[in-house]
Amino acid sequence: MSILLESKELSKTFVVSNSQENHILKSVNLTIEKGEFVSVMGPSGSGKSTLLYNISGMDRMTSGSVVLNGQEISALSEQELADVRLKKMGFIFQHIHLLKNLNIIDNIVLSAYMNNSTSRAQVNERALQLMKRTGIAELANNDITQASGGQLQRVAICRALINKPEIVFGDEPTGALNSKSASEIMDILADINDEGTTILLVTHDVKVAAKSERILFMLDGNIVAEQRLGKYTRGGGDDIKARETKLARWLMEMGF
Ligand SMILES: Nc1ncnc2c1ncn2[C@@H]1O[C@H](COP(=O)(O)OP(=O)(O)OP(=O)(O)O)[C@@H](O)[C@H]1O
Repeated sequence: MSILLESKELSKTFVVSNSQENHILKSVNLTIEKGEFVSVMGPSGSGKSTLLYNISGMDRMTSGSVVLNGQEISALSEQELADVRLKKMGFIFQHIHLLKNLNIIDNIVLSAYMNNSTSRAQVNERALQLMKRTGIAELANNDITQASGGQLQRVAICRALINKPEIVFGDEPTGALNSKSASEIMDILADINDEGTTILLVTHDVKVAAKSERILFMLDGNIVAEQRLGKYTRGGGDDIKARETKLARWLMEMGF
């Protein structure tokens, strides 16, 4: 295994007013291997989303460094960073940011058209493949208002994967879904990870995190512990209940 993403002494301070600074990330050292599926858990306000936004270059860290596949992204200009995000990263959020004036397939292909490295015909073909994979092919030309929350999250997954990213970041990607849809979305993410895409999620949900390979526990701006469950293999006789129980026990020990 080789390292895909690494933060060193990553810190983030929000200046709230002239007299108040909030130190939210406190020298976070984190290493994600190529092909790993990692979830970040921890109490509300511990800095999980802030970590995700800063390690992915969506927000600017206050100090420290982040290296993606050998490239120091903390040193990039806004334009270079936008290019790295477009070409090398995919994002899935709880509240799906889809464009209401575009239909479903156009939402998926938009960033690939912007990327300009592949012909539109190839992009459209890849979008259709992804939609088939995630079970929404028949919705391609529908308006986004005609899809359920679970279907929209599948659209968001297709959109995140359209540029063949090296890593997909998810902030509570199943947070707005019922448990059946959440479980289906996690199975899709586990399959995508099986095919080689690295995934880093933030989640509160034990059932979600139990399908990841390694779980980090964040407390007060730093990662204080980790639990390795190993790869979750769907259909491979893997006992998901046993994984959930092991994780829940560990979280209880952490006082969560
Ligand atoms: N733009 C900002 N300006 C000031 N403070 C912020 C900003 N963004 C986040 N914070 C603060 O940083 C802290 C950590 O927030 P963050 O969203 O990273 O936590 P979290 O662990 O993801 O929480 P949750 O589980 O509730 O989503 C919170 O106290 C929050 O108020």
